[in-house]
Order: sequence, then C-alpha cells, then structure tokens
Amino acid sequence: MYQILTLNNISAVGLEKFPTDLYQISDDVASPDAIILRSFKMHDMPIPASLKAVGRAGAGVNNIPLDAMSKAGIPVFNAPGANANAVKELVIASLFLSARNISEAIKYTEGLQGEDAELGKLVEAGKKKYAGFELPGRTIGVVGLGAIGRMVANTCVNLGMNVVGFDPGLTVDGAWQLSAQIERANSVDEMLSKVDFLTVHVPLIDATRDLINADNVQKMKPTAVVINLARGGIINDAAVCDAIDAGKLGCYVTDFPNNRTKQTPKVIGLPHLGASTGEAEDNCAVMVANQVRDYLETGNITNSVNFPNVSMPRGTDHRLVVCNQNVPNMVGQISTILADANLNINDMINQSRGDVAYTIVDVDSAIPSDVISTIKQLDGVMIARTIQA
Ligand SMILES: NC(=O)c1ccc[n+]([C@@H]2O[C@H](COP(=O)([O-])OP(=O)(O)OC[C@H]3O[C@@H](n4cnc5c(N)ncnc54)[C@H](O)[C@@H]3O)[C@@H](O)[C@H]2O)c1
Ligand SMILES: O=C(O)[C@H](O)COP(=O)(O)O
Repeated sequence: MYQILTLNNISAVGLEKFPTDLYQISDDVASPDAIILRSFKMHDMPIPASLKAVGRAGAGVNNIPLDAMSKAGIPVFNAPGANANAVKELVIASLFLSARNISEAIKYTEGLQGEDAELGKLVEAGKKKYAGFELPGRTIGVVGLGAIGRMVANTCVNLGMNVVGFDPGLTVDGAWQLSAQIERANSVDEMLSKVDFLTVHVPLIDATRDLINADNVQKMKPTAVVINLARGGIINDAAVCDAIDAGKLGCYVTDFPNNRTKQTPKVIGLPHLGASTGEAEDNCAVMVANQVRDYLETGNITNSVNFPNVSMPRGTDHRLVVCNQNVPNMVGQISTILADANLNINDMINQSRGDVAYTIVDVDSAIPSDVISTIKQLDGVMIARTIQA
C-alpha cells in the first residue's frame, strides 16, 4: 500500500483518484510515500526518509523547500492553470471593487443607523463620497503572462480596457493565446506611469520580490490601483500603504493582508481567496493526484517544478527509475551494473533539468535487490527504485 500524507484539506474529488486498494490517505502518516498539500509551509518540516513525491494542489510552490527536495531526489508536482480561472474572476471582481469603491461603500451602509426614512436620506447624502469610474478606456498593466495573467489580460481587452503586459519568460504557446490588442512592455517600470491598474501574476522568487517598491511606486498615477492576488512579498506593502497615506496611490487590493495593510484606508484585504472555488479546488486536486499517482506507479513525470518531464510507455513488467546528479557517465555506470547482472535493457529514457537527471529503464527480467543497492551506492545517485507492473 502507498501512504499519502495530506497537509491541508484537499478536495475529495481529487483524493478519489487514489484507489483504496492501493492507497491509504490520512493527515497523520509517519512514513508517507507522497505528500499532497496546498499552502502548508513545508520549510521547517523534516523530510520523511520514505518520501518519494510532493503534490502541490495549486500553482505557487514557494511554501515548499524545492532545493532540498531536488537534493533528496523528490519531484514536486503542481497544477499549472488548474485554478487560473478562479483567480482571474477575483481579479476582475477587484477591478470593480476598487473602481466603484464598493468595499468602503458597504462599510458606510452597514454603519448607517435610524428609521427607514432617515436611512434613505443618509444613503442619498453619502453616495457622492463613493462615486467611481468605469473600465472601458482605462489602462491595466499585467505583470506575468502565465496561465492567470493571460486570462486576466484577455478578459480586460474584452471589457474595453487598454492592456499592457510584461513577461520576460513568455512562451511561444503563451503568446499565441494572447489577444493581439495587448501592448508589450519591456519592463515593469516602463508601464507604471500609464496604468490605472497594475496586477501581478508572477511566482514569488528573488527576481519578483518587491516588484513594486518605495522607488517605483512614485511613478504611478495618484489614482492608480495595485492588485496583488499572487503572493505577499511581490508588492512591498509598506511602500504601497505609505503611498496611499500620502495621497499618491488610489487603492491596493491584496489577497495577503497584514497589520500594515489592515491599518491603511483604501486597502481591500481578502483572506487568500484567489483559488478558493469548488471548481478550482477540484481541478487542482485531480490534476495533482493523477500526476503523483502516475509517478508512484510508473515513474513517469508530468508537471514537475524541479524535475524534467519524462514519460515512457511500459516496455516490460520490470522498471527501474533512477534520479542522480546531472554529471557525466551516470547512464553508462547504471547500464554497466545492469549488464553485469545479466539484465537486458528493453527500453530506456534519460532527461535532465538543472542539477537533476532522471532515468527510466525497462528490463526483460526481475531486478534483484542487490542490483538496486549497487546503483544506490554510485556517487551522485539520489534515488533508485523498481516498479513492478
Ligand atoms: N491568490 C491565490 O490564491 C493564487 C492562486 C493561484 C496562483 N497564485 C499565484 O500566482 C502565481 C502565478 O500563477 P500562474 O498560474 O499564472 O503561474 P504561471 O507559471 O502560469 O505564470 C507565471 C508567469 O510569470 C512569469 N514571470 C516570472 N518571473 C517574472 C518576472 N520577473 N517578471 C514578469 N513575469 C515573470 C513567467 O514567465 C510566467 O509566464 C503563482 O506562482 C502563485 O504564487 C495565487
Ligand atoms: O498558488 C496557489 O495556487 C494559490 O495561492 C492557492 O493557494 P491555496 O491552495 O492555499 O488556496
């Protein structure tokens, strides 16, 4: 039986992808073969020696120690695009929330007291404070044109907005999916003075930390709205809140509120709701469950963030998978050990990504355990395991 440890609530529709005759799933497993999680922070957690795979039922993987996982030979899978529509819808909601001052207006009406006639007067008297603006003709800057950014950009075009996008890593496939009306920027700073809205859809990595900061926030219009449904840390909250306090920025919508943002008027704080729809939770859990299951049962890798994508149809019942450092002569040494054990290779594939190399070998007969032990002892080998059909 494979043991799956869940570190967050995972959609039952996804967990049902693990057949009960092969898998035990619990939030209390001492020696898991795989971990399935959402935003649980794994950085301070010891990595169980039994662990073979991690599945992030979502997009962002900054809560997972990727370097440590790679060094231990553990692929981390995520669910690219599976929650993109949910986030896009919340971005579009954020445009309306901020443009029409809806959050403050709701607070105003909730605070009204008196008889109905009195309330009616207060409603009419108060409304001028919350007058807003419409979206057609306004300009939005979209930083990051991945699964979410592309959907946001295209929807904004359909809302009649001018859209400027920036993504130095935009793929050819990604570019094909973008409306031709989207203008390309060469940097974030280049778009700041033109935009009425700025929305970020990038991972939190060194290059994206403090993307909007005390220096460049000054370039924005005093009425502009910054939207961060990506990650805390990508926008420098103190800089943005200071700019709002000084009347140099219009509004900030964040899915990652803290005490600073809570104290600032014109900040709309949401409790990390971007991916919290039933549809997104199901999509993410199903995608990641299928990928983790495929890896455990066949060794094939799809949508890993730290391993190469590797897939080979089964040629025989006897499969060996090896993960090693990406250095010369590893495949040669593995093949020699198999040949010395009189094991005939039926099919083989080897791919690498960064420091990690991964090999799948199908051989014609059962692989004795001492062969696996010998491969494991090779310098640079992180994992070696057999998978019987
Ligand atoms: N609030 C939520 O609940 C929620 C939900 C889903 C995703 N997210 C966050 O949104 C992020 C993006 O998600 P996605 O599904 O679109 O991911 P994605 O991988 O499809 O897209 C990310 C894009 O960012 C681009 N990028 C990387 N560095 C950049 C930089 N310095 N400047 C500009 N672009 C850069 C990449 O080239 C890529 O196209 C995730 O990493 C996650 O942190 C949040
Ligand atoms: O990166 C993501 O996919 C989102 O931040 C979703 O996080 P969650 O699964 O904890 O809602």
